[in-house]
Amino acid sequence: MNTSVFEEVWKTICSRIENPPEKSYVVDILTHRKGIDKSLEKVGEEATEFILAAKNNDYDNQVYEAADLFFHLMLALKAIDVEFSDVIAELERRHK
Ligand SMILES: N=c1c2ncn([C@@H]3O[C@H](COP(=O)(O)OP(=O)(O)OP(=O)(O)O)[C@@H](O)[C@H]3O)c2ncn1[C@@H]1O[C@H](COP(=O)(O)O)[C@@H](O)[C@H]1O
Repeated sequence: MNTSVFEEVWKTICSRIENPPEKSYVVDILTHRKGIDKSLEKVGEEATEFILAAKNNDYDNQVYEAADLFFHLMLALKAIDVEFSDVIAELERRHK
């Protein structure tokens, strides 16, 4: 698997949970009182924002909302204990 910004972000997400700093968005979402529902809620919100951006003619906003959606999906994977590398492996398997 190639090193990518996705892997770097995943490593940061894992490290925030292992060594929580005082202020961290990742920790706020993944230790929320709502439990995994908080990260799932965020995926729903960000997916909606991406869809709205897709329907509007603002390329920069479409890029921004797509990045938000990818990131929050990664948080949700962490919340449900799915390894990011397994998702990459599945994409690689399909790509052959
Ligand atoms: N990629 C992100 C990232 N994207 C968004 N956010 C946070 O998510 C929140 C909402 O993001 P938005 O930009 O969507 O903010 P918004 O415009 O108010 O919200 P929307 O209306 O667009 O949903 C903000 O508090 C952002 O700081 C992120 N917070 C962290 N990361 C990554 O996670 C790493 C660890 O972050 P910390 O845990 O905060 O140290 C960082 O180094 C980044 O790589």
